[in-house]
Amino acid sequence: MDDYAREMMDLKTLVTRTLEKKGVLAKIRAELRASVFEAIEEEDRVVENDEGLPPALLGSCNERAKQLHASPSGRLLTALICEYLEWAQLNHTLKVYLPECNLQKDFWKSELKEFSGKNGYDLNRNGDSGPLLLDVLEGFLKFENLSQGRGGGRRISEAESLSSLDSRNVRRPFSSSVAGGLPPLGRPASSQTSDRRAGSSMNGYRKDEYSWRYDSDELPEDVIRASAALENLQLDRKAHNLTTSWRPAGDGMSDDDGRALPLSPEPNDRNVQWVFLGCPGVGKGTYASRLSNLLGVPHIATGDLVREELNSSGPLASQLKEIVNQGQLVSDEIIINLLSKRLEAGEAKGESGFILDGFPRTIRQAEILEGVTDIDLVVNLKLQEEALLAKCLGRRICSECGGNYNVASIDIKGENGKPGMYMAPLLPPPHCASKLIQRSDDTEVVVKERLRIYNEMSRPVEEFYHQRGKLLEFNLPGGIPESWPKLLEALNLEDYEVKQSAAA
Ligand SMILES: Nc1ncnc2c1ncn2[C@@H]1O[C@H](COP(=O)(O)OP(=O)(O)O)[C@@H](O)[C@H]1O
Repeated sequence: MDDYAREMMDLKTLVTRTLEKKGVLAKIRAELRASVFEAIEEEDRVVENDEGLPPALLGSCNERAKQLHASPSGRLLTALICEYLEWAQLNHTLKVYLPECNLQKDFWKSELKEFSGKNGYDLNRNGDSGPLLLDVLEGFLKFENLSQGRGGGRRISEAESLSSLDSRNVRRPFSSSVAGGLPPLGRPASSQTSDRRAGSSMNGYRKDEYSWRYDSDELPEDVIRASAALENLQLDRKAHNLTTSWRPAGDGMSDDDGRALPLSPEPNDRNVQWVFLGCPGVGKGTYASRLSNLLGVPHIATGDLVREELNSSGPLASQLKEIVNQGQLVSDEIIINLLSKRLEAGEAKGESGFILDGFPRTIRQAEILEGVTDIDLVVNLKLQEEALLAKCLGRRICSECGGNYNVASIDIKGENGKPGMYMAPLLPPPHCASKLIQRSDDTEVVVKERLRIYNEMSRPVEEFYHQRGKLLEFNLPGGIPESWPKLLEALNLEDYEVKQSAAA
């Protein structure tokens, strides 16, 4: 090489380095590649139109990427990458990426549109928004932290779970923007808002198509956090070796007559973990509280927890008042937080076992409960529809001792083969009589709405437990005097009561 050639080489190297330092060369290279791809694409289109031949680039995509693009998650992934490239103004890369992936120019826009339409995510971005991929990543990392918390690595404290409740009030709902973290795919944004109360994991949920590697991917983040708190409690219980003592001994199925589910006590095991289901006014509170006295386990009524909270000066009070007075359900995460708090307080006092009344009320709540603990038995109390409204309207509570009474005298005539029913009023003792109050949600309009919501959202919970062989259907034959002995019989507890009273 002569001097001139060497000088030219040095100059070329210098220019290249300078350009590389300034990033100019990389840009030129990208531009060049993009132009080459564009030229081939253009040529492709001509060939395709003129000769009906398959385009040169189409089909060039490697097998691995092709397989991924065949799945909805793979297409969505590619669309998110494109959205990022556009956001980052990496237009040359985008021009190379799309043809190399064997995808049409605007495929990714329609893919995102379809995804947002089907899943309820509003993917509209404002000027300050980052790329969607970043939201997905942030959502994932949040979820990962939570999962680790759930997995036993890190306990989520009550303070944390409650602080999430507060932040929920100020955070933008997912449905209005994905900012703040798109949850892992498969969790519908609609569940973050009103649909959250629908309790159906089927609602807009496309787990089959957009699968993720976690079981609970349909749960909103707040619910996961709250259920993690619940699960922590459960882990503690397990550590204390408090396992089941009463469980259906047979296949657990019962018929509609409330025939006994055989229960077998298992000594040295944990106390009962029962659930009471039933329409508003059916008497869940009455019978659950009697059984709790008999079995020595706490009766935990989520309705009571909600009322305590709404009567407090806490941050949720006014929000809860409004929801309850309209007969609506409180959101899953609030309920689960209240329940976790109550269980934790009970645990600190040495309580074990429970009879839950009013929880779960949605399929989602049932799934969460099922995921964190083993419920032994679910008692579904049933009463003729016309008695329910009258019972709610006649319900009175002593403002001092909290005692529950009923001033209604219910006398339903038997007709068309249906048996009649008489329920005498349950009047308060004299010292409570002047202190009776009525629940603000026990008005005719609100009770009717509560009944409607029960049928819509809580009825499926009956089927949920029926399928798991845990449901005991119990038709109340009348008031407490007729019903209580029959219920004890159905629960195989009649002897237990006798023994308990003898021991007392
Ligand atoms: N598990 C729950 N999920 C959602 N909301 C609940 C739940 N439990 C109680 N609530 C709220 O508290 C209110 C009162 O509950 P509760 O006393 O159990 O009423 P009911 O007599 O209708 O069974 C409900 O109408 C609802 O707003």
